[in-house]
Amino acid sequence: MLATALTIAGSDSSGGAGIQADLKTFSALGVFGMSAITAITAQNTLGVSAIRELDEAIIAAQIAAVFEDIPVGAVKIGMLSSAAITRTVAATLRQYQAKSIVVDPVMISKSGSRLLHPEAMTALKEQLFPMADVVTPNLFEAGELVGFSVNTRNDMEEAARALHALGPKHIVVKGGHLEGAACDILFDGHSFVYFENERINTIHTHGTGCTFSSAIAAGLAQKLSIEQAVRQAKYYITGAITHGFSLGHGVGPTHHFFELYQKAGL
Ligand SMILES: Nc1ncnc2c1ncn2[C@@H]1O[C@H](COP(=O)(O)OP(=O)(O)OP(=O)(O)O)[C@@H](O)[C@H]1O
Ligand SMILES: Cc1ncc(COP(=O)(O)O)c(N)n1
Repeated sequence: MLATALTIAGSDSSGGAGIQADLKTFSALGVFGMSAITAITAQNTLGVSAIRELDEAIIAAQIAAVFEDIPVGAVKIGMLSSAAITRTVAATLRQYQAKSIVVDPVMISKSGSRLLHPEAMTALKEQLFPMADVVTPNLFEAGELVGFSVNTRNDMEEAARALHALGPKHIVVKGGHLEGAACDILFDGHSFVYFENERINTIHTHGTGCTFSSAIAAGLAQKLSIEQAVRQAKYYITGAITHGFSLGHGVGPTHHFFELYQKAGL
C-alpha cells in the first residue's frame, strides 16, 4: 500500500511554505499526503499580510476525519499559532494514538511575522514534545525553547540535550542559519550524527524548514529509520534549494520535482 502522511499546519497562499510545501514534498517523495489546516495566512514572497486561526473544533474534526478512516503512516506538525490550537492538536493525536510524529516548532516566518504566540510555548513543550519522534528547531527556535542563544555547533549540541530532556525521542537542530556549511545535527539521547552539505548561495529559501520536516515525515511513513529519514530529507532539501527560484518580488520558494528525488541516494 502507498505510504500516507498527514500534515497539520498553516496554509501559505503563495504555495512556498506551510501545508502547500508539505503536500508537494510528500508527493515528490512518493507519499500520499493529507492535511489538517490550523490557520490560514495571506502570504506571498514578501511577507504575511493577515492570519486567521481556525477554531479548535474544525481542527480536531479534520484530524479525526482522517484517523477514523485512513491509516496514517506519519504526522508532520507545523504552524500552530495559539496555545489552544496546540492543546487541541496534542489531545486529538493522543486520542488516535498517532505514531511517527515530526514537530517543526514554527515560530516566526522568514519575513518576520509571528506564527506562534509566545504563550503557546509551554503547551508545545508540555503537550506535544513528549509525543514527538522528532523535533526540528532552527537556531532561533532552539534558543527560544531552551532559554540560551544557539549560535555554534557546541550550542546546537547543548540545545539538543536540553530539548531531548523534554521528552522527544530525537532532536534535529538545523544549522541553516549558521555561518559556513549547512550543518544539522541529530541527537537520540546518546550520540550525535552530523548531516552536512555545502551552503547554496541563494536568497530563495522560503519554506525550507517546512520542506525538510515533511521530508523526514515522508521517510518515517516509508518505514525508514530516523537516521535514514533525516538523510533522505537532507538530500531532498539540498536539491530543492539548489533548484529554488525567483518567483514574485521577494524570497522565492524551494522547488519540488519527482525525477530528481527518485535517486534519493540512500
Ligand atoms: N543556503 C542553504 N544551503 C544549503 N542548505 C540549507 C541552506 N539554508 C538552509 N539549508 C538547510 O535547509 C534545512 C532547513 O533549515 P533552516 O535552518 O533553513 O530551517 P528554518 O529556518 O526552520 O526554515 P524556515 O525559515 O523555512 O522555517 C536544513 O537542512 C538546513 O541545513
Ligand atoms: C503557513 C506557514 N508555515 C510556516 C512558515 C515558515 O516558513 P518560512 O520561515 O520559510 O517563511 C510560513 N512562512 N508559513
